[in-house]
Amino acid sequence: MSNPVYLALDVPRLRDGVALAEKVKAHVGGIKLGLEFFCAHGAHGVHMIGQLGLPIFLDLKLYDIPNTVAGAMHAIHQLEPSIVTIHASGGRAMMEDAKAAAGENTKVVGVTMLTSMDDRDLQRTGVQGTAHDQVMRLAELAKDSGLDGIVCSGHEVKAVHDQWKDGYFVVPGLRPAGSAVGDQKRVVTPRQARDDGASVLVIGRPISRADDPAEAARAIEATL
Ligand SMILES: O=c1ccn([C@@H]2O[C@H](COP(=O)(O)O)[C@@H](O)[C@H]2O)c(=O)[nH]1
Repeated sequence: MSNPVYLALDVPRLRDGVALAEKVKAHVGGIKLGLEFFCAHGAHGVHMIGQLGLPIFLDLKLYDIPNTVAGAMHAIHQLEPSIVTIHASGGRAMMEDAKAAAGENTKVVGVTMLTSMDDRDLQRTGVQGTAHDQVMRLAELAKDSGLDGIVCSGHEVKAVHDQWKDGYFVVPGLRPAGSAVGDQKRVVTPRQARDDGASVLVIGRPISRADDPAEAARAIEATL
């Protein structure tokens, strides 16, 4: 089985990102580039990281009207991402059009509810019910809209996997036992998420902020 860990490369300087990715590349299966990276370094930065030879996950969390999201998906064809995120709460038409516009080797996954939010945060946005309810509801909508899978926390991945056997499940909010949680609220260990059906394990600060990132990535890999 290939390594399911994607390193979240959330660093402001491109040269630091390249150096970090070089250090850990033997112990991860891919690199996740998010808004911080893409806003700062754009397509040039993606090409630079792509030269390491690992799959690239563009975590852009697209959320707009269907025509605009489809246009953005077309625009990133040339970057050949293995995975792209859009927000499942953008609705069925947006998800259908995003999937139709994606490159044939790109998995399109819908962000359900951010792992930095809990039940109380959700209710404050005006949505009734629990995080679990919200993730299950949006997972069903994403599936019906033809997406490849969803992004959810390790708290929900088992239940979603039970309902969507061939889905592709991206799980951030992962912390090895004893490491700082930071702004994440729905957290499990990488091993727990993998055992519960995660396809991709997104891990950032536990690796990038470790004294020895390569050793931190190696130690996580050894638990899987
Ligand atoms: O619900 C979500 C969706 C995306 N993320 C992203 O994953 C990483 C997590 O980084 P850590 O440092 O391991 O907390 C980060 O890039 C987020 O933008 C998420 O955390 N939760």
